[in-house]
Amino acid sequence: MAFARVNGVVLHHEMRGAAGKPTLVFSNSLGTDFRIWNRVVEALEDNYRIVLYDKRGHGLSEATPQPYRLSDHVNDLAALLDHLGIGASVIVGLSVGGMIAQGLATLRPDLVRALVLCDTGHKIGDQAMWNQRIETVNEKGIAALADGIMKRWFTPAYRAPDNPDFVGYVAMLTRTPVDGYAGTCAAVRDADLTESTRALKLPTLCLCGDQDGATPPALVRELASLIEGARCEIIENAGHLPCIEQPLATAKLIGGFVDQHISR
Ligand SMILES: O=C(O)CC1=CCC(=O)O1
Repeated sequence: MAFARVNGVVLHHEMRGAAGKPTLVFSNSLGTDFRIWNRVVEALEDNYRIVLYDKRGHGLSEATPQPYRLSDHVNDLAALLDHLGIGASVIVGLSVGGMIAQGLATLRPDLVRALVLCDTGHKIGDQAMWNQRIETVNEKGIAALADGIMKRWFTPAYRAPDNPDFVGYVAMLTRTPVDGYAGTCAAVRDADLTESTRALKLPTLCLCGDQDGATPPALVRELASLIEGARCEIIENAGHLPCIEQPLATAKLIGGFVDQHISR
């Protein structure tokens, strides 16, 4: 566990795994912190160096006042990697984390060797949907939206009330600072990466849970079609967070992709 003030915000981060091996940097989704990657990282850390961080307004990172821009999150990650002395890495991003990864590849191609874009898009949702969500969160708190969010995040089987992990992830969501959550909703609302992502030329793997209710397989396939040569894989029996519901399948796809494109 470590903290650094970079780009004017304190970010919580952690480095694990094998020094001298290819580096994988993980960027997480709206309403989550970097613990969502725990089981994926356990499967990968013997062979790769791992960087985990909580984006602005999430986990143990500082929650600056809303709203945020996607470029705030992108500049935060660039500054953190510069601070840590991490050069070109494989950036693995989930949902808004995948948008941050796309943005970093455009802004700082020197920091990105390859992309793994999980359950994300070049544009997610529309203005009315995000404005409604921001209003509800600011007026009533995140708990008012939790049921709907959980239906998009997880399959019905995982959402069993006697599944302690499910109860834990509801707590992770609802304990996210309101400024961090609503601020990041605004960042996603205002981001359309279609043209900048179409210009990317680097090895890319897109992944998506077959039951993702937030960024469904059709959107992720469309994202993959923008990037020349990108591969798209659908993970069975997973919603929006395959890293939680299917960590071993997720880790296997990431490890196989990295080994194919990056020499150790
Ligand atoms: O919370 C959701 O509905 C799913 C989501 C959209 C962007 C993100 O990061 O998560």
